[in-house]
Amino acid sequence: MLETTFHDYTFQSPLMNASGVHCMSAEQLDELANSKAGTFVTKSVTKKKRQGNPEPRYYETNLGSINSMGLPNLGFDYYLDYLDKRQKMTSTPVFFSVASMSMQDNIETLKKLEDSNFRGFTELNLSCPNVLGKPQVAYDFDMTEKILTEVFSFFTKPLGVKLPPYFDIAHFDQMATILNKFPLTFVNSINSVGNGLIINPEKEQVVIKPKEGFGGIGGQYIKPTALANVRAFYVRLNPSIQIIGTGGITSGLDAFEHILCGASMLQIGTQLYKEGPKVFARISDELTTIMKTKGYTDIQQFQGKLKTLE
Ligand SMILES: CC(C)(C)CCc1c(C(=O)O)[nH]c(=O)[nH]c1=O
Repeated sequence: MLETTFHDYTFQSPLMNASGVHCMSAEQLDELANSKAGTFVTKSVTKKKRQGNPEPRYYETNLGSINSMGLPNLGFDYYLDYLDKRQKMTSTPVFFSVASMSMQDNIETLKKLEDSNFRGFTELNLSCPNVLGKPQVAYDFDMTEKILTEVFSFFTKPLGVKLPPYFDIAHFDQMATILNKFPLTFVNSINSVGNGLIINPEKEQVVIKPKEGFGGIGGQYIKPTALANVRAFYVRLNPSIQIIGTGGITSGLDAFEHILCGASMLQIGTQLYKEGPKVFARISDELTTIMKTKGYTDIQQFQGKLKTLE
């Protein structure tokens, strides 16, 4: 019912976590593996372990969340060891997220991953900071093309990119033109909506410590932006590049909408943070019920089939 084919593998469910949520430690990753999620992605890893930003660095409201974590993670080797052990036990491919505070570090990490016996999917987080004063890599089209050219000069394993939201049709066009030049396995759209601000009006104060309270927004706040980005890339990219839909998925209905826009896999962040891994069973059941009500027996029957008003 919920099977979804992604590259050369068929997952039993399209649902998985969004990088950064419930995926820092082996214990958390084990909980994801033992949940109803189809697979999981690690927290974006950097060469060495990082503490991340001072707390509070995550805050949630009933409509979503704000975060400025600062890439806390246990370092590349920790996750590679963990996945090495897992690969000996199960054949379900998982996702290894790579980010860094510099693109050079990313290249080094990807070279180590290429030379390792990791057999899953690699998600390159392009929301990384660029040189100071310039926008993040994914908002710098020349830098994006330069990085992907270098990556694909040596990386042969299945790789996709995690993108921030775009808000201009010309940017969808420019980014899709660049992405279509590369043998990408997938594009994951979207990362949190950058540099939002949530305020506590009683205290007349921001709610997170880093960046004077500015942070990435997730949850219900961002679903319309997420759906637009999933749709925009689905209609523009080569069909060989599949779309992972991320952003604002709190229910089976939200999941259905992302698939209608063209998503093959679905990542859940804020709602997983709020509800824990049981969220995957709930959303799977809700999505299954919706499909049955509409007479669908599998996802491919409605995937990408969003209608416009003629
Ligand atoms: C924002 C970066 C720290 C450069 C990357 C890691 C990241 C973070 C984070 O670790 O703060 N939070 C997000 O919502 N998305 C991200 O991609």
